[in-house]
Amino acid sequence: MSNVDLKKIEEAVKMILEAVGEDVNREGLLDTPKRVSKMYAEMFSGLQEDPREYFSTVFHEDHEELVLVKDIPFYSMCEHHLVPFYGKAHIAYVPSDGKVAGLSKLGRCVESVARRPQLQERITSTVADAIMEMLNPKGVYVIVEAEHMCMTMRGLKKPGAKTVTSAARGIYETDDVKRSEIISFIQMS
Ligand SMILES: Nc1nc2c(ncn2[C@@H]2O[C@H](COP(=O)(O)OP(=O)(O)OP(=O)(O)O)[C@@H](O)[C@H]2O)c(=O)[nH]1
Ligand SMILES: [Zn+2]
Repeated sequence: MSNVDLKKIEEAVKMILEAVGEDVNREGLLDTPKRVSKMYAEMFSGLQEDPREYFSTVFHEDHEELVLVKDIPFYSMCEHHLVPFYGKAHIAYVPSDGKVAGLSKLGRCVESVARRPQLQERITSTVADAIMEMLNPKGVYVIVEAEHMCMTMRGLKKPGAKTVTSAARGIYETDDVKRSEIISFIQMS
């Protein structure tokens, strides 16, 4: 959090409240700028991290077949409107050279990428590329499904609309059957 200027966020929040016509001195709002600055520091904490770092420790296991961690919940902030979008990420990869990641690291990578001003497409491809670069697997397939508050509570106002994005690398780029296999595993309860 070292690079986050909490005071600057506080001032900015106060200015926004003033600009929309609020009384920033009324009791309920007195601590709001401080609370929001702490919240933003948390929600954008991924900016202080490199998502690849979670794969710097690997285990050596002779398993060169599918690993799928599905239904990883995440919350992010749309970079156009600074309102949340949230949903689930599913990450599949096929290790090579016996390099497997700790399972929790897949979720940590998603969290680190999500906690910044983002686009859903960029979350999807950044996670896939981090795994490719650090584990050098035979392939990676990342699927993200999310609901965007900027399409729900404002603008288009279409609650329930879901956006699905995917990023396929290595063997998953060309193998339709392998991609379908992942999709059927994701649909299994
Ligand atoms: N590709 C992509 N677009 C996104 C994402 N999150 C929000 N958006 C879109 O970003 C676009 C910004 O469009 P603009 O026309 O610049 O902004 P706007 O006038 O507020 O757009 P509306 O939402 O249509 O009212 C909108 O179409 C949003 O739906 C995302 O993760 N990926
Ligand atoms: Zn948006």
